[in-house]
Amino acid sequence: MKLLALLLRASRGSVILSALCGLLSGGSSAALIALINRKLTGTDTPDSVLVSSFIGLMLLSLATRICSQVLLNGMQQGALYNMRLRLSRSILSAPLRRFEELGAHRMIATLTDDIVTVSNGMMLLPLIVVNAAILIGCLGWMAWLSWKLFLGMIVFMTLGVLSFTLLTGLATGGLAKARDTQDTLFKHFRALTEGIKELKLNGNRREVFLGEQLEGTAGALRNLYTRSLNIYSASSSWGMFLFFVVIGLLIFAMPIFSPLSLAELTGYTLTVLYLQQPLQTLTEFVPFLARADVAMKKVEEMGLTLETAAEQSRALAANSAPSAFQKLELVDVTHTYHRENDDSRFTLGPINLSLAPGELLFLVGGNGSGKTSLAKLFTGLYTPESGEVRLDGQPVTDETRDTYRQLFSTVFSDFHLFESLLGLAPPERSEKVAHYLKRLNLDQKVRVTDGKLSTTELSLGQRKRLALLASWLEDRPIYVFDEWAADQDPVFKQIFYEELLPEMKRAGKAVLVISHDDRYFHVADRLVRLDSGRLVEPEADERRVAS
Ligand SMILES: Nc1ncnc2c1ncn2[C@@H]1O[C@H](COP(=O)(O)OP(=O)(O)OP(=O)(O)O)[C@@H](O)[C@H]1O
Repeated sequence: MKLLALLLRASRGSVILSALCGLLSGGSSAALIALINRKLTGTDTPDSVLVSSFIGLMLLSLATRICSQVLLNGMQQGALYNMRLRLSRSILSAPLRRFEELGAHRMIATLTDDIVTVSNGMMLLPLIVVNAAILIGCLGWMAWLSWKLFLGMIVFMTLGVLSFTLLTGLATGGLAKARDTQDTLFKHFRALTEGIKELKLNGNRREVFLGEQLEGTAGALRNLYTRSLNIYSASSSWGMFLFFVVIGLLIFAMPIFSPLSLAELTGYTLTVLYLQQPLQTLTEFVPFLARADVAMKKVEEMGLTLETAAEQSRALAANSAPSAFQKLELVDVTHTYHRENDDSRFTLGPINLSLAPGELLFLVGGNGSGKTSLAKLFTGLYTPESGEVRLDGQPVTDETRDTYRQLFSTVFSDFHLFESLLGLAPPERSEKVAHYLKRLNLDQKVRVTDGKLSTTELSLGQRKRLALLASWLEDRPIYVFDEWAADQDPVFKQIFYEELLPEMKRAGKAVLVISHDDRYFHVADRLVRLDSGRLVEPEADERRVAS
């Protein structure tokens, strides 16, 4: 079972110790049953010995049970902690393109739902160990009472377990299918939260979305889970039914074939009755464990997919980010978006382009012409399919790509604003933050305390200004702004193009500006135009304003 394998990988020694404690606990519980049986059926042992043994066994059962559970709790939480961190690291080390292909909804489903399901499954492991130990202990006691009866029990139990496994096997496929359907449901949930305005404003769209898409998927999920859980319930009830069959056979049928002593009969009946609780617990756990196993497979598959594709960059030593460059070149660089079930491919390039310190390079072109994709190649977020990126004449390789990326500070049009200014040293932050907040006209709106922004609940234009502030503070040699000014008011647009960009240029920064603002093309040192993925000559008026 994958859950157990995960725990064993995390800490083999602790698993074994915990299992031993569980076995001792189960064994002492079984011994208690044997002791009760001896007292009930009459024994020569003095009462004082029986009482002290009873107390001793109770305490042993209690201590070993707690010990087993505490050990397993620690391992379980440790394994979950490792799994969460490993998956998050894998996501960060996977190439951006692989991440985009997998889809954020799948990763969120795994990071949240699957990990919780695995966690719930693991919660049951301590109880399983203890209950299994009680079962084993009781079986041992029954074998000691009468090996003939014990053999009969084993045959019967084997048949019971086989029929139970056959039944539950029917449900497992449904669980795996349900888990795949859950990915689609997460996609709809994203659409629901991100598209709430569009859904609220259009009743027809809302009805179709709810009625056909969300309800359809949620309904399919409900049916798959209900069918599987029904099978599990039937299997569990079948197990309980077999249980009473055993008792019936013991009391009514066995005496016909071979007479049983009172000690054997009461011993067996008492033990079988006592076993009802652990057996019921174990069978009721099966669906939770099966779900946890399916979830665990998803987590492992996701981890494997991401790790196989992981970038082979050398770990970046602290403060090893390059602080300067002489020339950056794209040489015959291409990139193609390969999409499943889609023949219409978009190919960018071959692109030949360079950038030098203190240069303002404007990248223009129609929607979908490939500007953002080119910026991703430029910044090392995408790996070129062919051609190469050269930094100061040296090709950027898989090993050096992460270091290369540290040259850049960017504000993409789908930027993310962190609530804290992460990765910046406090003195550097506090000295500059107040100045930049004032410059960006945000000093009345936002305060920064210990690197934490007082709010990010701002207008889109203001949020973009905050993103610019974070980027400014990084003080990297190259800046990339993807339609940064598109959401700014005319006054701030002018400030951006005619004050901030020239200021960056004077500071020796190279800036790649993706823009549709032809009023400000004259600010550029150089302007290049993309058309359907190819660099073309700028039009005459663009050449004029940019010269
Ligand atoms: N994540 C993606 N997966 C598959 N194809 C994509 C993806 N992103 C972009 N494309 C394809 O690449 C083409 C170029 O997209 P890109 O975002 O680079 O254009 P753009 O010039 O920045 O457009 P815009 O001005 O609208 O921002 C698009 O036409 C689209 O077909």
